[in-house]
Amino acid sequence: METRLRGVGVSHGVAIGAVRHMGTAVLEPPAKQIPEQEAEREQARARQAMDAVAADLTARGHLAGGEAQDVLEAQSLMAQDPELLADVERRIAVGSTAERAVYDAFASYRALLAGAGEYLAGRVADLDDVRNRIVARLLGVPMPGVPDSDEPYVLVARDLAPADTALLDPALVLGFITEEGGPTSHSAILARALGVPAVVALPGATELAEGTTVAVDGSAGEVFVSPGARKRAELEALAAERKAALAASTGPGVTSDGHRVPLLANIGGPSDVAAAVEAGAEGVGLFRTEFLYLDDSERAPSVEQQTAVYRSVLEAFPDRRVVVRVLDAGADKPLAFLHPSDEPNPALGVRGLRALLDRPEVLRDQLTALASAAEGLPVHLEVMAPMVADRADARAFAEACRAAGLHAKSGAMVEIPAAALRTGAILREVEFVSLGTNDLAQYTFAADRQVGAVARWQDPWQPALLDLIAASARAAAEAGKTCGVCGEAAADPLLACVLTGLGVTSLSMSPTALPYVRSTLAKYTRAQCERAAGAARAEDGAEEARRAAGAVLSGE
Ligand SMILES: C=C(OP(=O)(O)O)C(=O)O
Ligand SMILES: [Mg+2]
Repeated sequence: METRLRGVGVSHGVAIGAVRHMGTAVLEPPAKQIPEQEAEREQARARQAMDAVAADLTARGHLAGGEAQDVLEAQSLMAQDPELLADVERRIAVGSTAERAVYDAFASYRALLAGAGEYLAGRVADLDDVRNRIVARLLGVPMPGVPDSDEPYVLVARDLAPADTALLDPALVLGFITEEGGPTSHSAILARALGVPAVVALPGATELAEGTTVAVDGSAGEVFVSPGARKRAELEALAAERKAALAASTGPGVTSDGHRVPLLANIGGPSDVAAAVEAGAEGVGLFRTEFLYLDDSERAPSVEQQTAVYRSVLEAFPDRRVVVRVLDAGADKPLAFLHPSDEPNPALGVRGLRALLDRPEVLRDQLTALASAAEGLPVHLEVMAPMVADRADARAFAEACRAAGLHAKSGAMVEIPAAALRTGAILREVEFVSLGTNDLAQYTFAADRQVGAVARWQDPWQPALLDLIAASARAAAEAGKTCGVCGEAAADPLLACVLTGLGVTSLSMSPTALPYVRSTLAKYTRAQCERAAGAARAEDGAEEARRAAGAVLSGE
């Protein structure tokens, strides 16, 4: 019987195929005592296994290349971590077997990581994968991982580890379904990079029977189990229609009546540039620079290092707009050198611009690097600050930009409700605003981005969020300045139309979402987008708002 399951769609498209489960995690090795004289041999076994897994991960990285290689190399470093190895050896010295010592040592490191904010918590799946590989090796059982299959399949997993996703063959993997994970998980990022449909956070996903046919709608976040002939035909037609529309979708973002809405890319570094250019991004709407700083949490990269990285991105977009966000450390992206002390509630603490204003030399170095990176290039560089709360914040940032001799527009992210309500005041100090709807939702609904139990309020269709976006866009229009959206909301094609109707002037998203947004926007007039926005705001819930906007646009 056909059943419909609902999760979170994180990569567009439709995939229909048989379920194949990811090789599951290794069983917990029994807690056995070994005699003292065996300790040395066990320690050597553990070291060998850790080295072999590290070498294997590095080799997989070379094979995969690109963004996946960075992730796999980071995992390889985990397998060689001297502190972890010392802990493993200590445990063996007091009677543990090698596999049990690895299991326990990783468990205590895991607990540390899981409690350390979203960015590090996101690395827990990577760490678990490294542990599983080492334990499997020690036990002499097959490595957990991607199923062997010659037939295309829909991959189902609790969460996907980068070591496996990096090697997935897009010709065989029709789509992903995971039980855990969110829009920022590796599963989501890699599914988008591979261009396969994916639904994450699907309750009960791991209980789907092996071989069952499922239809994954990565745009709607739905999975149909044993879809009937009618549903299959409907989804296949939808997929074909989307594919044709996408193939025909090139050029700039524009409504059917010619209202321009530049479509820009969100990038995390130079390795994302190629995908952005290929997808026809009209520039970059959000360059998240914190990835540069996460390699070494003890110190900031030098001005020269930063300059080289920024320049390589700026060079790729001649005569285009590139909006660089200065370091957004804290909360989900903790950095030891900026956050020496613990905060009870880091999302409400010294995060983003607040941390930079406390350490002006870090901000100055970044702005100096940006100024020299842009020198002599024909690019339209714009620089914005994360977590601007009020006019004083905006002024401090604009002054720092001027002091660094930066010839670029300065801007503020609007991701705190206060900033959305008082965008007019902020725009007296800076030249543009960009709405970060991920954090704006978090702070509007007092709903932590990292907590699955409050995911309902992270839905960007929430009318209260739309109200704040409307207020901010209106203030920007009155000031004659631009107001883009660079949060995940912009990647939802229907919502992109609503945002346009609310007066947003550009949309920035992960490159793979660009063709979907471009082709949807091209179907409707600006007036239709405005009516859809009005209909959505007239509702009191996210689902109702989505439905109301959809009804207006489909002419129901
Ligand atoms: C774009 C945003 O920033 P980040 O997701 O990096 O916090 C946002 O908050 O919407
Ligand atoms: Mg943010």
